[in-house]
Amino acid sequence: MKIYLIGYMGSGKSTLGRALAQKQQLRFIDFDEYLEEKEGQSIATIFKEKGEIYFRKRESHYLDELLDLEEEAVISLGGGTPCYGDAMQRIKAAPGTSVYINVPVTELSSRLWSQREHRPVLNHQDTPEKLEEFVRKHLFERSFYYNQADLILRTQDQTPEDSLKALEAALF
Ligand SMILES: Nc1ncnc2c1ncn2[C@@H]1O[C@H](COP(=O)(O)OP(=O)(O)OP(=O)(O)O)[C@@H](O)[C@H]1O
Ligand SMILES: O=C(O)C1=C[C@@H](O)[C@@H](O)[C@H](O)C1
Ligand SMILES: [Mg+2]
Repeated sequence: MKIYLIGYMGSGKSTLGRALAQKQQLRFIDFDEYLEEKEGQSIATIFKEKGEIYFRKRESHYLDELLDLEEEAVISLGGGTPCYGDAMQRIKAAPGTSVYINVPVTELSSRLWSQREHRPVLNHQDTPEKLEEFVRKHLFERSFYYNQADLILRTQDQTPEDSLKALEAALF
């Protein structure tokens, strides 16, 4: 089985993907780590030195590599991976199940405020209010892609353990 987790930054793709893979004894691939390893640079440095367009091109290339992988795996994609070009169509056409981790804007924003330094898309938002406004608009634009996932997991005020149980119940 191949499982793709998609969703906004901070929605828990990496946290839940790692836990799901461990529990199901599947290989875990974190897309952002995969890309950083292949490029030999952190995403923050790539954004700074080569720019977002370069990053999006490489992101599209590595998405194809992972879609072609024949092994069973849990793959946590990057927050923007399904939202550029025809990426979401390619994800849907490939074998496997995609799951959108849907988290309310207020919860995403409060999680992301403390972690914004590591996320180049967000680090210009210098107050919690500006960050929340940015996330609200950005998520609205991206929802069109995220909502095309095979499954949608709505999580609110849950511990990662509760969300993992709900994810397993949705999948199996
Ligand atoms: N129910 C929950 N499910 C998942 N994560 C949760 C939950 N509640 C709180 N968290 C916290 O929210 C954060 C989610 O961050 P994580 O890095 O997993 O998100 P991500 O979707 O991989 O983001 P990015 O796209 O930036 O890589 C973690 O710090 C995690 O501990
Ligand atoms: O939402 C986004 O556009 C991003 C999310 C992260 O997972 C990284 O892939 C990168 O920081 C861009
Ligand atoms: Mg992640």
